[in-house]
Amino acid sequence: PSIRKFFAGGVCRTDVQLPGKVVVITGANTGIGKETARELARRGARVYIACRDVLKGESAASEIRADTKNSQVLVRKLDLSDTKSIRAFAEGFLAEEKQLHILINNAGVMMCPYSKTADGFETHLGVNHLGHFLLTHLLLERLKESAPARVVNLSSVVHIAGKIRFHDLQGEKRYSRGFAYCHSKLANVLFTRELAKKLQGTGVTTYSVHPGIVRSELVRHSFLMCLLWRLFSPFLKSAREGAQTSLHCALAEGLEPQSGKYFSDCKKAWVSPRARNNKTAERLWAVSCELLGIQWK
Ligand SMILES: NC(=O)C1=CN([C@@H]2O[C@H](COP(=O)(O)OP(=O)(O)OC[C@H]3O[C@@H](n4cnc5c(N)ncnc54)[C@H](OP(=O)(O)O)[C@@H]3O)[C@@H](O)[C@H]2O)C=CC1
Ligand SMILES: CC1=C(/C=C/C(C)=C/C=C/C(C)=C/C=O)C(C)(C)CCC1
Repeated sequence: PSIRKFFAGGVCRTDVQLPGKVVVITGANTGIGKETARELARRGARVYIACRDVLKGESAASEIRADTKNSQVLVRKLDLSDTKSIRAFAEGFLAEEKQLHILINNAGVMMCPYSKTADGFETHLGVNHLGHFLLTHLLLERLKESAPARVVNLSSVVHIAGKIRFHDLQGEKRYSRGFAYCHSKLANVLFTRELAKKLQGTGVTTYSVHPGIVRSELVRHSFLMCLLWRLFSPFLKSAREGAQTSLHCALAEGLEPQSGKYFSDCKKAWVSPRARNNKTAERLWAVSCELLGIQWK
């Protein structure tokens, strides 16, 4: 048990309850997102599961409703690989909810063969970074109106191997599916840092998260990773253990001065020099706005 406890990592210890609070969490039909949604529902929040497959979402939601006795677990369609779907989700959400207290940008893909989103973005960049960038942009006024509010972005320790290749953002000249994931996770850390700067004084704070190495469906596109995950399964975190740092960043009291920072095992953690480069963060922000055709005030 003590070895298991060691691999389980940090635990979110706050007992904050969430009656009357509204949460949106992307990709919460499975894995870390589903366990994060379950805990937030258990604490009384109204939880929107934003996912690309509504049937999978409904199955997760009914499990969570039964488990937590919270009927306010709702499913809405959101495909982050299509900006039309992101805009439709945001429009629907803004029409039905006057408040948003916690946005968890959790969905992600890893090691996909080369492909492009509906808008022509390389899939890792498009789904993991640009999709969440646009979603946050569209929901930001509601977050500000509901302040104090938080935005949690799921990144990864592998951001260390990432680089923002501005000359070839869509991986058209050179593509490695492993590195494409790392680049997108670096983008998550840089986005969080820059967003924190832009949100100063608004009451909305933001955090990026490494959840740990977690048994989930994330490895589905790589035979080797599936094999590794099976072999080392006892040493990997469960999805529930993997949800702890997201929960900590969404809930822990007194975290506001740490806005923009990167967390692992429920504590602030080291980020690579590239993830600390303000020039890169600013340029990525500008390029993301340009690619998405948005102006961020
Ligand atoms: N597992 C790990 O070891 C680690 C995970 N992370 C990060 O944690 C986050 C959660 O991953 P995890 O739970 O492990 O992975 P899973 O693959 O189990 O879950 C990923 C979720 O993202 C959803 N998703 C994928 N593409 C889209 C899309 N285009 N639109 C909307 N939703 C989409 C999936 O939906 P569907 O089920 O329909 O495919 C699924 O709900 C990711 O951001 C990942 O990068 C970071 C470090 C390590
Ligand atoms: C070498 C090695 C492992 C592989 C680690 C890998 C491959 C980590 C990948 C992390 C990812 C994909 C993070 C997602 O963001 C295991 C299985 C831990 C077991 C111990 C030996």
